[in-house]
Formats: sequence, C-alpha cells, structure tokens
Amino acid sequence: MISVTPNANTAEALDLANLTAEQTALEIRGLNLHYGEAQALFDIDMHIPKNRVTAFIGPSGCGKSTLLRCINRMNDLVEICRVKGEILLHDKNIYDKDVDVAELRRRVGMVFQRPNPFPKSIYENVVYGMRLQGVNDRRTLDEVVERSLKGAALWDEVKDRLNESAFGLSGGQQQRLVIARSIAIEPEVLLLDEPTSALDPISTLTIEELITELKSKYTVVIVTHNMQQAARVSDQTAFMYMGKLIEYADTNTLFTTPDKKQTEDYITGRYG
Ligand SMILES: Nc1ncnc2c1ncn2[C@@H]1O[C@H](COP(=O)(O)OP(=O)(O)OP(=O)(O)O)[C@@H](O)[C@H]1O
Repeated sequence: MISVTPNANTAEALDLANLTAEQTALEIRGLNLHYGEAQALFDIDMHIPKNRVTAFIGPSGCGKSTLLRCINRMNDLVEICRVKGEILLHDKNIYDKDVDVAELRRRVGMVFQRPNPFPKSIYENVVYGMRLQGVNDRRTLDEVVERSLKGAALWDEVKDRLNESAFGLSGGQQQRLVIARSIAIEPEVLLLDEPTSALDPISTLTIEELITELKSKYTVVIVTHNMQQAARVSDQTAFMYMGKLIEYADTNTLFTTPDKKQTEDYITGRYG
C-alpha cells in the first residue's frame, strides 16, 4: 500500500452514490465514447460533488483525459469521436442539441498539462475572456485582474509587471496565470489535466496548495498520473482501467482500503 499523507484539508467523506442535488455539481450517466471503431469509455456513471476536488487516476491510456474532456465537450473537436450518454450540469444534459458550447466552456474551464498563456501581457491574459464578453471598462477589468491573480496565488509576484509579456514568467507562474485566466470569468467547474506534470517540485507544491484553496469557490476535477498528488489534493478519487470506472470513493478510503483487487494492484504499483 502506498503511504498516504492524510490531507488536512480533505473534506469529510460523502456517500458518493447518494449525493443530494445540492451536493452535486455534475452527474455522469451511462457515458460511452468511441474514437472511430475503438471504444475508449464504457458505461461511466458517477456523481461529482460540488466544491470539492475529484481526482481521476489510472494507467496511461485508461481514458482519464478523455473523460475529463467530455465534461466541457472538448472532444467535439475530435472528428472521429462519438459520445453516448449524459453529463448533467445542474440537471441539464450538456450534450443536448440546444446547449451553447461556448457558454458551457465558460462555465466549465480547463487547464492543460503545458501552460498555454497567450502572447500578450499578463494583464491581457487575465482579462481575455472578459473582453470576449464585451467588457472593456478599465476599472472592472482592473478589479478582475487583481481578484483573479490573488485567487491564483500570483498577485504578489506580478503586481508590478502586469503589462509585461506572460512569456517572461516561469513555467509555474505561467500555469498559475492560466488558472487566473480561467477563474476570471467565474466558472463553476475547473478541469485540470495533469496541471503540474511539466513543473518543478516547488511549483507543483504551490499549485497543489492553490487547488486546495480553489475548491472553496469552484468544483475541481483533476487528472493526475501521480498517486501521491491525488492523495494530497483530492477529496474523492476515481480509479479507471481500460476505459472503465473501476472504483470511486473518498480518497483516504480508496488509497488505504480499496474495495477492488484492480485498484489495490494499481496503488501498490503492481502495474501501470
Ligand atoms: N484524439 C484521439 N483519437 C483517437 N484515439 C484517441 C484520441 N485521444 C485518446 N485516444 C485513445 O483513447 C484511449 C484513452 O486515452 P486518454 O488520453 O483518455 O487516456 P489517459 O488515461 O488520459 O492516458 P495518459 O495518462 O497517457 O494521458 C487511448 O487508447 C488513446 O489512444
């Protein structure tokens, strides 16, 4: 068994199979996904609770990123991808025909593995989404910049160089800038796809601390290769294997007393 450092910030375990509507941010129902002929997700059912951190773990190719990308319909961009099933966000299926995908992605923000700031100033990166919404009032934008950079634990480091290029920041700072850009438009859900895998250990720690703070305002879903990271930052963990959701439980339970043999084999390093 890996030794799990209990996360002091871990919220009390919830009964994940019986969440109330108030506790639920997202409900995934009967989700199946194909890339061409190859099936990548099989009958995924899960409730993702609000204002908590949910981690997806599992060996390479098990479908973690694919499942994450379903939650803001990023897979729509993959021509050969077909999705069946439902993902409910506030009781509305995000795959319904009348859903505005741009608006969905405003409500469900995403941060990728490699920091991807735009070739603009730090300030303009943060207000990018606001400008797209037609907000140009300087005072409003200034407030958004300060609030978002503080929310992303970056303000103190950049407040005197807001008009400098985002490319002058370190990798870890760039990733926090991307998080600031995501939270500037006040999403409900934040999807993080291996957000620290390109970062050094100190930046990783800073982002992990930030994730714990972010959950007070947002529902966070994180894909990580790093089991210790899942144990440190998440409240509940989903273990996936070959496109299937094998076990989903509160993080401490999953890492200390898993129910399924496959989960145990994975967390003890027998495969993956
Ligand atoms: N755009 C795509 N086109 C075709 N097949 C894809 C595409 N993206 C992913 N797949 C396939 O879907 C399966 C799941 O991939 P996915 O990237 O979701 O796994 P993962 O668990 O996130 O892996 P990793 O940890 O290596 O990132 C794999 O077999 C992969 O090859």
